[in-house]
Amino acid sequence: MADRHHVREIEQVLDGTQTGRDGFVAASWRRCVELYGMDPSRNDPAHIVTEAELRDHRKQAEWMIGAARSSLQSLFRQVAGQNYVLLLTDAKGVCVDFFGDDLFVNELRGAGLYLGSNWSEDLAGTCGVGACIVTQEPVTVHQDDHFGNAHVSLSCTAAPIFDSLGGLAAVLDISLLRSPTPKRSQNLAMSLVTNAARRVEMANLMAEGRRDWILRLSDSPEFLDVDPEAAVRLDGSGRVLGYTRAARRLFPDGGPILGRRIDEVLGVTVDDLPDLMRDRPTEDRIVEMQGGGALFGHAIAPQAPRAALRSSRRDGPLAGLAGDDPVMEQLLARAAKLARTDVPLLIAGETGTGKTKLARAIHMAGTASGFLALDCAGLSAEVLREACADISGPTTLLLRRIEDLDAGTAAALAAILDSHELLRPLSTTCALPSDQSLPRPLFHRLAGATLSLPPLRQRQDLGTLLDRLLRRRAPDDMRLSPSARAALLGRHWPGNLRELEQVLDVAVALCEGRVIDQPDLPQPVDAARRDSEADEPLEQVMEACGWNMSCAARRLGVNRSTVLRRLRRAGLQPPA
Ligand SMILES: Nc1ncnc2c1ncn2[C@@H]1O[C@H](COP(=O)(O)OP(=O)(O)OP(=O)(O)O)[C@@H](O)[C@H]1O
Repeated sequence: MADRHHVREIEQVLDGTQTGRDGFVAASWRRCVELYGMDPSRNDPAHIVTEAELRDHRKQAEWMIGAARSSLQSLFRQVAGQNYVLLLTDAKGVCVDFFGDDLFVNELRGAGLYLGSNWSEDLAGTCGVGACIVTQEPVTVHQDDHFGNAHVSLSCTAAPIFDSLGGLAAVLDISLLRSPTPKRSQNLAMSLVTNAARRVEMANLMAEGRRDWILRLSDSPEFLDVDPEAAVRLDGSGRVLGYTRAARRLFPDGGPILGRRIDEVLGVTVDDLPDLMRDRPTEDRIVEMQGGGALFGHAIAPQAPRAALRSSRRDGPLAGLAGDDPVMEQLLARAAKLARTDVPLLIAGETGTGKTKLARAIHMAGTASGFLALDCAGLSAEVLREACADISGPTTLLLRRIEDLDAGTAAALAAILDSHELLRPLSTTCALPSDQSLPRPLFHRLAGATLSLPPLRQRQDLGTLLDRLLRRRAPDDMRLSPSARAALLGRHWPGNLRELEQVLDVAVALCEGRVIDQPDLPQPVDAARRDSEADEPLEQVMEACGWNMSCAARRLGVNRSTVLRRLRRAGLQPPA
């Protein structure tokens, strides 16, 4: 039977009488009667969606269920033995994940504290999940705060979980079938549930943002690295790409947050983020707020794309020669197969593209035990014969720059190859394979297959190579500022990997602190050539880059949006 006092109090509240209820509860009661046409004297049971509907809701919320699971599990462990039930509902109020004591399953199911129950306010009346969805704030709806008579024994505390774009994604609810009378008995539940919701948002932002800067913030240095309060995800120019709910307080004007620059509200630009990384003591990582006050910051640098990790895991000595570049991926896959044969290989490419390095890696991945490397420039027939005199057993003969071989040495080489069956030549050349001046029969003996290395300006893994080469020559904590990195990514690199290595050697030597900035970088050696190449017809550039925007931007020395603008102006489109 309906509780008369409860019904009377609802009537009083609707008449405008203050009965001491929380304002959000009174507002919800009003909506229940005036908006949803509900009757508090009815004893409506919990609303449970069908199996098929539940499957749909769970499917849509799959990512959130995954992100929240470990937080829910640890929260459930914290309240174990106290008869609490945890519900994760989607933004519509349908319970998509559930943790409760198996002993009370039937009772919980009857009370709607189970998978598939729908706690939206228009169906269930005033309740924790429903009020949380409407107010978008953490709430406790305790006992007769509930509108429907069926729920007045429950105590429900719920906190909203927002996605990184600021939209409500889910509600985390902790409920008791029976609770002590005072509402304040649920203050601890409130603190547990809001902290758990914050951690779910954090985990979600971190998982989404591996390729962007993440700035985590805390009021206290002790919690900064382990349990920060708020976080934002930033692009290379310091604009907000995503945020956790608590980061809203950084933007007190209440306007939209996405796309805003972080230096509007904090005394840091994206160039300062390397100073806020974990290698500095937490107490030193102070971030001034533009409106006064300060926080502690923990910046996490963009990580290499997963595909790059995958490619670098390729087995053997060929591993690590490239990052995430499709042309290099294919080339290294071919090289790995050919390495195990005795087919003579010609490795072609501009100067400094890594031909010699690739040839050595192929030798190491092959079966030959002997290795002999010779530079063809100035190589006499006599020196060649002498060097090959002692060869016994399978041997790799690395001939660098075969285009420099003179006619006499070429003839001697042909004779040596005839007499040494176990000699496998690997030759490098900066000339096009079709431009070789070598006698045709010798050329065919040297070029059983050709591997053409792309110039660095056409590679899409320049960022990965930058990081790898920097790590090899500088202490672990030395980094490039975002603007220095952007400047390097925009260079033309006529000297290819050799030039890149030299630029980094200079930068590391000139850099005073731990962050290499633009003034530490040597001027591009070939600026003039780059200017003239900028006149290269746009269509030609796009074709050379396989219509890859980043590659074209690098080649032209402009950013991607400029390439897009020029394409639009020229009316060009990628081939279908
Ligand atoms: N995949 C790579 N990753 C990192 N560094 C590389 C890579 N390939 C080459 N390098 C470095 O670049 C420099 C030039 O490489 P290498 O001598 O193999 O180029 P090359 O094409 O044979 O040059 P050249 O045509 O002038 O003889 C070397 O110092 C080498 O260590």
